[in-house]
Amino acid sequence: MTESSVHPALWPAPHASGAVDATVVVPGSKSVTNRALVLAALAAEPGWLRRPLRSRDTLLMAQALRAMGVGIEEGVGPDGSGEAWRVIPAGLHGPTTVDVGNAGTVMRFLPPVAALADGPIRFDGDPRAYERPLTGVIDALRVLGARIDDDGRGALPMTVHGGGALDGGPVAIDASSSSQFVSALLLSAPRFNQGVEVRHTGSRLPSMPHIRMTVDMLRAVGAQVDEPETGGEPNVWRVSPSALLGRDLTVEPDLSNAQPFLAAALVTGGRVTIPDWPEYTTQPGDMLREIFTTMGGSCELTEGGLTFTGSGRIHGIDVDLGEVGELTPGIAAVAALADSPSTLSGVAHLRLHETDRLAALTKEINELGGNVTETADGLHIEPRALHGGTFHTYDDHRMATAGSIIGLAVPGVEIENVATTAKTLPDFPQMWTRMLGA
Ligand SMILES: O=C(O)C1=C[C@@H](OP(=O)(O)O)[C@@H](O)[C@H](O)C1
Ligand SMILES: C=C(OP(=O)(O)O)C(=O)O
Repeated sequence: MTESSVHPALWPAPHASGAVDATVVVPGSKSVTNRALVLAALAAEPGWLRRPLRSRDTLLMAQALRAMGVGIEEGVGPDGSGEAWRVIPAGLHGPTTVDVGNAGTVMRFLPPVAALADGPIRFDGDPRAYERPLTGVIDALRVLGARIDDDGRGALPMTVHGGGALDGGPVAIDASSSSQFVSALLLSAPRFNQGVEVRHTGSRLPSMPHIRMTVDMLRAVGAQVDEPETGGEPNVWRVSPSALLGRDLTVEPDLSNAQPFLAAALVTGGRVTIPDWPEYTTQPGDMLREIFTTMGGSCELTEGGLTFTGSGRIHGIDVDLGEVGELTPGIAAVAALADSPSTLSGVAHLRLHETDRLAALTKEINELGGNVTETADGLHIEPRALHGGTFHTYDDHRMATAGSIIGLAVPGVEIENVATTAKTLPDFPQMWTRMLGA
């Protein structure tokens, strides 16, 4: 969690003068957009992606696929409504370089795609991307027939020497540090000569809803997937080789990006509606309905969306967040304002996310007067009266939104580098201010 040597501007996090009452339209899901781009690029025919998220992570994904030869054009969607990308698959070519930024989805989902390309694809990214785990993907691809040059650490930077095709077949990986290893291998597998059989051998597997999302989206484009949750062997996923369909997909709102706005209702005892909240979804953010209700609110899902209403009280929570790790910073922020202690567990792997999120949350909340302690796999939070100060974000979008949640209740909180929210929600500061002025 290195602090940036330059200190980008401090953003005074708005303090809420009363209960918020707002409707907030949240842009598309990062996880859905980046999976849909990969699947559309590997399809046998063009497809449409409506209401895609346009943020650093998804624009990097689109740019990388374009660099390998895929057509991604701006359009208005087949029925004339809404912004859309038309994705036109093509032969995948190197040589080229992929900038992954600090996007887990780009650094993990694209090496298997690059193995199918014809020519070398170099992968590079932000300094933090060099530290994030990638061995599960690199080692697996080598077993499946790919040639990869890295510096021996099993991390970025590296070059995948695409041979135009990949054998595929059975492979064992330890995905306890990231579910994205499993998703990465499954997403490209229909295009491997023998498909794939991925066997997870580690003790824990985080973020299962994101693996479910991968499986659902593969099936939606015609892939055949056997997996543990529909009667398959535990910890084993099989994808058969097949052509993929080009589809017309509308991307759901990003429910993890809805989190700070729902938290605002909880923290201020107000009410926030998120339109287009899906009735069924694999997004982990859907768990917020339960988690934030336990912490003191109530919610109603109607045709108009999800309305979350705070009760004016915030309660602590004891919860395993292993399935929904990316919600941890926002939950920790709310927990720091609660009327009782919280224990958040099951998230040791967050130490290897955009920053070491457990260390960063502990340090930043404590510097505002809080009492957070790191445990082996999470955080213990004893609420204290907090005071203003600088909230450092360590180039982590979810640190910036977590600090903003605290700022609603604590005057004088300043967020360092709020622009880091551009990773998944470039418009965050404006949306936040609008919500408070509504
Ligand atoms: O596949 C995905 O889209 C994601 C999976 C999760 O990664 P980890 O399993 O590495 O936590 C999640 O935290 C990340 O924000 C998005
Ligand atoms: C962990 C996250 O992102 P990434 O896709 O880079 O892993 C996140 O968005 O919280």
